[in-house]
Amino acid sequence: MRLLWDCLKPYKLPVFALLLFLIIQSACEILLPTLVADLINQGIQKADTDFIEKTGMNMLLAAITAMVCSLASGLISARISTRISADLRQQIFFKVQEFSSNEMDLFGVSSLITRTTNDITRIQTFLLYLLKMGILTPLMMLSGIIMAVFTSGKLSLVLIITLPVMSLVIAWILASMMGYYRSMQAQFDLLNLVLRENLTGIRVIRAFKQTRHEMERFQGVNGEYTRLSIHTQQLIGILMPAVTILMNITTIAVMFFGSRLVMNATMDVGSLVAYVQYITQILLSVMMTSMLFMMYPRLITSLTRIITVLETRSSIVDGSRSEARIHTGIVEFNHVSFTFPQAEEAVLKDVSFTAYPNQMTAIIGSTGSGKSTIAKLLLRFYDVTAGQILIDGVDIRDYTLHNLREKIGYVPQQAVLFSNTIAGNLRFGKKNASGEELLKAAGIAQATEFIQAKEAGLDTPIAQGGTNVSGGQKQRLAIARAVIKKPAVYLLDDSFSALDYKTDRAVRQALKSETKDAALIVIAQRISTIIQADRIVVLNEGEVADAGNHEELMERCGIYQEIFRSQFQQEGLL
Ligand SMILES: Nc1ncnc2c1ncn2[C@@H]1O[C@H](COP(=O)(O)OP(=O)(O)OP(=O)(O)O)[C@@H](O)[C@H]1O
Repeated sequence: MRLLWDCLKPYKLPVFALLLFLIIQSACEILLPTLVADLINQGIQKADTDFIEKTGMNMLLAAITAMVCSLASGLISARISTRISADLRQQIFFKVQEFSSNEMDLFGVSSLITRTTNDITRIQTFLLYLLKMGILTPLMMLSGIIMAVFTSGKLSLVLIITLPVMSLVIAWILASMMGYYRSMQAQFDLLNLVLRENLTGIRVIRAFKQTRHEMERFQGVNGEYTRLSIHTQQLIGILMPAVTILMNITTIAVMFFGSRLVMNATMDVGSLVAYVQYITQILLSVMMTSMLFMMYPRLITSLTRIITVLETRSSIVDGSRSEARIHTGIVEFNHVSFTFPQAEEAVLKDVSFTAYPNQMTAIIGSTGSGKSTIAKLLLRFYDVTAGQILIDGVDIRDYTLHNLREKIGYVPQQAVLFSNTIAGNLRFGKKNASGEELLKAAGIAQATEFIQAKEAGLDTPIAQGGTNVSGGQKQRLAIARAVIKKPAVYLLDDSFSALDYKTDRAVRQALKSETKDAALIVIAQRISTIIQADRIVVLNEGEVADAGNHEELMERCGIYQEIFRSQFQQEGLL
């Protein structure tokens, strides 16, 4: 609840105005039964038409004032709750930007999406209700009790029995709902995950004829979510009739005892009518408050999920060093070991190598040997478990993350493009790059031809997920995006895999002349891609098996020879 309180702090003035409107509204509404009593006792029973007219006008005035205040408070509460939910969405979004891959793995993309959308909407709905009913109903209840006791102390004894019984029933039902809500939210994450996987992987699912299996998987998750929802709905279903029955019993009891008091002439008819209205207001307030409590368990679940994200600190601590000048880009892995947070075994063990500027350093190894992990560590998506990585002799943990990543031109294993134009995607590398710079970078990545073949050229839109360009085109655009940065270190993670051999060679040659002042680190599966590298680091099960140029490795490294032979025999290359 502290989070909500903190969120409300910037809205002190609107909250104050809201409070004022609600106080006036509740005062007007509580005034109405008193006016009704006067109308009956002094107007109708004494046949005083002047009094009836005057009181009628007062009642109309009170009703209109209450309505205006209700409208104003509704407007203010809607604005505050909407703004707060936008603030929270922004906080979560900004927080996630700070997360390392470790925290991303921990929460999962689906859960982060649900938290930013579903959970925040739930908080918004609660706030909307809280700001209006949460303030109004206690005011109505309190003033109703005061007026009821003031009108008839004896009749109010009925409330001493009814109110605690009602509170107990509500508390019991809400306590039972809490557990269900928690499970429902976790199940909703799962539902989101299955849906996401299905929508993004629909082609693979169809190609492998797994549609039926996926349908069954979805039905399973959806069924469990439905089961939990039905349970909570059943509890909600019990709550309302229970409260209504208690309300009706109370009204009957008041009428029963009240009519006796009227018959004994210890109470007048007008007061009894007013009393019934007070009781109705009190019990309605209890019911409204119970609605608030009904939303409370879900709110707590959602708030906890939001707070967990906001309070999670990134395991990557930002450094303080920021170097403005272009660096030489000497990259040194110094006895680096790394174990993924949830894993038991180290993925990299005592890895040491140096990549120099104006040289191509290649990393090769079988699948799963830890090649991409080297890239992730250099970019500080994760931090090393032991040893250190240096750029220009400085531990990368000492640089600010911004400065470190600015130095590196990264081309990921799976090229990711954004829904923007080709130019917009390339400018991810350099915000204010000119058209000429874009075309030059595209030229190095051998992307000019296909860009120019498009009618809109650089302004061609890229669809969501880059679905309107081929795998090879995507890779070339990703390379151009890195080239345009003119980084001190080029880091290409299996970035030629979708290119044909001719394009692969042309990109490598163009890159060689472009990367004169920079270190070029190429992670590859194909020997043909890295055969001309100045230094090839051979990884085997997370360890450096050997390092040297192609000829040296062919002479002395069994693993390299094995890779060479397998590719040569299979593909008839080289
Ligand atoms: N987030 C993660 N959590 C736990 N283990 C992981 C994670 N990511 C990768 N691994 C494991 O780390 C090992 C090395 O993975 P890495 O991606 O570096 O291999 P790779 O050599 O690049 O493989 P490939 O050539 O197939 O891309 C693998 O065994 C993989 O299962």
